This record gives sequence, C-alpha cells and structure tokens, in this order.
Amino acid sequence: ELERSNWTKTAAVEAEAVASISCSGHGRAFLDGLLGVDGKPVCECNSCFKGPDCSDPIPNCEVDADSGDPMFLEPFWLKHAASSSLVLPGWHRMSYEFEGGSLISEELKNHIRRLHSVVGNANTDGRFIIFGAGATQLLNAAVHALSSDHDGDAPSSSPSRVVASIPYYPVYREQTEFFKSEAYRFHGDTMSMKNEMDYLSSNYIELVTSPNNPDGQLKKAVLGGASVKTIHDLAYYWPHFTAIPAPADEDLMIFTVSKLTGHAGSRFGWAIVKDEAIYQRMSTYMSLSTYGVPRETQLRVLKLLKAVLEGEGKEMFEFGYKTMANRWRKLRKIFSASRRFSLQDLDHQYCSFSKKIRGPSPAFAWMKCEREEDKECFQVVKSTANVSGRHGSLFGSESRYVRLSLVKSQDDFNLLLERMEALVQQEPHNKKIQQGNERNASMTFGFGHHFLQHPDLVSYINSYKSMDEDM
Ligand SMILES: Cc1ncc(COP(=O)(O)O)c(C=O)c1O
Repeated sequence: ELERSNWTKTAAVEAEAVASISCSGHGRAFLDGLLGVDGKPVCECNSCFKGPDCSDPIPNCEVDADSGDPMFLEPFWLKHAASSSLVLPGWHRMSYEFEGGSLISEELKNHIRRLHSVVGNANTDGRFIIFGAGATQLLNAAVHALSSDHDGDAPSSSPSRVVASIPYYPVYREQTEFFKSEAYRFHGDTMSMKNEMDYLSSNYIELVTSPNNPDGQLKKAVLGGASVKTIHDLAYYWPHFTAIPAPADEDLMIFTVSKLTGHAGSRFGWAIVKDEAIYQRMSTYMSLSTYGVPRETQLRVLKLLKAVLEGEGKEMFEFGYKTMANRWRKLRKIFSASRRFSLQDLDHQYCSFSKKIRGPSPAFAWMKCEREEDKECFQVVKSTANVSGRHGSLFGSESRYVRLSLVKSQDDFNLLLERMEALVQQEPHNKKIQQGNERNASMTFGFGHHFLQHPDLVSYINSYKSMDEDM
C-alpha cells in the first residue's frame, strides 16, 4: 500500500529542525508554533524574557508563581528525546473505538499497573482502571458516581455533601458549584462537619488530597461511617513530591500524568476503582461527556511511560526529586532569615521507593504572613516583591496565607527565589546583617550561561546544577 518504506523521514527532519531552533535556554520553538518571517516557528519565551531568541530579560516584570504548571520536568524530556518521540501517521486509530468497542488502550493500562507496582505507590490488583481528560474530568466523574441520586437507588432526601479539609485544592469547590447538580453540593470543610454530621438525611463525599495541595502534607480521610464515600486525589503521590511510605489502597484513587511526567497539556489521568458499580457509573460519565480520551493522547502517554519505565523509573524520579528538594531547600534557607514570613513545616520520612529516609520536596510553598498588619498576604507579596501567588482564601484558609508554585520552569523558580531573597532582606534585622554581604541578588538570576548555545543543553545543565541531594 505504501509507496516507500522510509516515509517517516520528512516528519523526523521537520521535528529535528524545529528542535534545533535556539531560544537561548529561555524559551522553545514548537512544530505547531506561529511562523516568523523566515517561515520557521518563532521562539515562545519563558515569562520575563523577550526578543527573537528570548535572550532579553524583562526587568522588574511580574513573577507568576500562581499556576501549578509542572514544567520542571522539561529538561528530563529534552534529554530523553529519542526514547520519548513518536511517529503519528495519518491513519493512526481513526475509529471511535478500539477492538471490541473499548475506549481504552489495554497496553497503556498494563503500563500504568506496572508503573504503580515499580513505584509502590498504589495497589492496582483486582481494581478497575478508567481514563479521563486529566484528573479534572475524573474528579467530577467520581463525584457523580458516588453521589446519592441514581436510577434504582432509593431517592435520597438531600444532595450528597461534598467536603474537603482546609486548605483544599480550589477546583473541588469551583467544579462542584459550576456543575450545579441536583445530586451533590459543595459543603465546605470536613473539620466543621465532623461534629455536626447529619448521618440520617445526608450522604457525604470526602475529597482527600495526599500529599495535599497546597501544603504538601500526607493526609488521611477525616470522616467515617456508612454514609461517607471518599475520593483520594493522589495527583502528587509520586517520589518527586513526597516520600512513599506504602502503597495506597483506597476505594477510589485518582492520578494524573500532569504531575507525574509533567505533560499537563496532554490532559490524561486515570482512576483506580475497587467497586464495579462505581466504575460503571464513571464509565457512563466518560461515554456521555467525551466518549473517552483521544487515542493520540493515549499513544503519547504510552510512549512516555515506556521511557519512564526504562531502568524502573529511577532516572525520572531521581531528577524530579532532586529538582524539587533543591528548590525547597533554597527557599527555606531564604525564609529562615525571616521574621515576617514563614513556610509550612514538613518532616523527613522513610520512602519505600528509594529505600531511605528523605527530606521534603513539595510542589508548593504555603507561605504565611506573620505580622498582625499583613492580613492580605497575597497583596503584600504582590506589592513588595511583584510576585503573584495564589490567594489563601481560595483554599478555604485565611488571607494571611498565599501559595507559591515551585513546579514551574527553572527560570520561573530562579526569579521567584531572587525576589523572595530581596523581600526577606528588606526586613529591619536583615538590613543590618546585609551590610558588607557581597551576595548580589542578580547572581541567582542565572544569566551566566548565555555562551552555551544549544537550548536543550542549557536547560538540562541548569536544572542539574548544584544537585547534591541523593534520592
Ligand atoms: C490536587 C490536584 N488534583 C488535580 C489536579 C488537576 O490535574 P489534571 O491536570 O490532571 O487535570 C491538580 C492540578 O494542579 C491538583 O493539584
């Protein structure tokens, strides 16, 4: 049928040509990017950089520490271009369905099971696995499936109450309220529920996030009893962000490739479900909302997991952990000199994956403004450091908290660190110490590597710089 056997050549040449466009290590050109006057895709610069090759820093620009965009893993994928790239022919899985009417790649499912068994972070034996467009879609599918109102069920007198412990991931409330279902309502904090649970007339759906977004703590369900169902959001239960004390073995667990490999844009997550009826309800939800996850996405994730599983995942998790642990250590060092701001406390813990006690490496800093007058911490950080975090009140907490994202690119993190260092140095007791201290904030900005030309090399070296903590 095919004219030639080397039909992948033009695609490969095209992909490599785009990859070789230099954006000074502060940006990237993509195959589907806008074309410049020379007919080549233009560089898309990291924030706070501009210019045709992203080499110009934008002075005093706003540092965005808001989103949890997990770009910290990009250098790993640049290094593993060969094992993670694939060819997508025009006829790849055009059908609505896989063989037998399934919407799911069995091979991908097998790889997910293998990954959990290698990492030891979840028990998948005898469980059902369902795919979704990120954890975001699966969260709502799970709330839907666990809510009281179903054909065949006795009609319940009130909607299921969706609860989470403060501070909680804001999307739980936003999504539950957005869908305005008759079957469930967001009901706020689990702690306030604990004493006043109305067991007789209400069912509860408790969302448990472990490790937690925003504070990185490992969490357990708070409520219990026959009228409570739980959803465990384990988006961050990977060695990048936490020690893995034991495999999770919950009724309904949600994972996402976003925080595992960093491919947030692929929109891929999976749920591991014990109960067949719940699995069926979630499957119906997927059928009626999107008819499953795009086959292109499933193919890509399969390729990525194969690359991760080479060498039993050691290399990616080592890179991820070292990067996050270093970022946390640097930030903590800066804040240790502060009386005005504090960070959450995280313990060292035994990790069954790395088989040792390891230090914390959270995805976010949960920062508190300690001064009585600094009630609006978001504003304090915004106006004094020009850093925009995420407002504590969105997590159900006081406004004297703000969340800072630590998972973005190395450029983003370097800028955040520089600004936080300057912020802490402004404190009266530090100003005295600072005199005669030749440490200049711009040293942390990371422009010292302009002479290195190849963009892949630059960001890889940058990310591996000063990595002294072992797995
Ligand atoms: C706790 C938690 N759950 C779910 C998600 C969403 O993940 P996904 O990109 O798979 O939709 C996030 C993303 O930040 C998260 O922090």
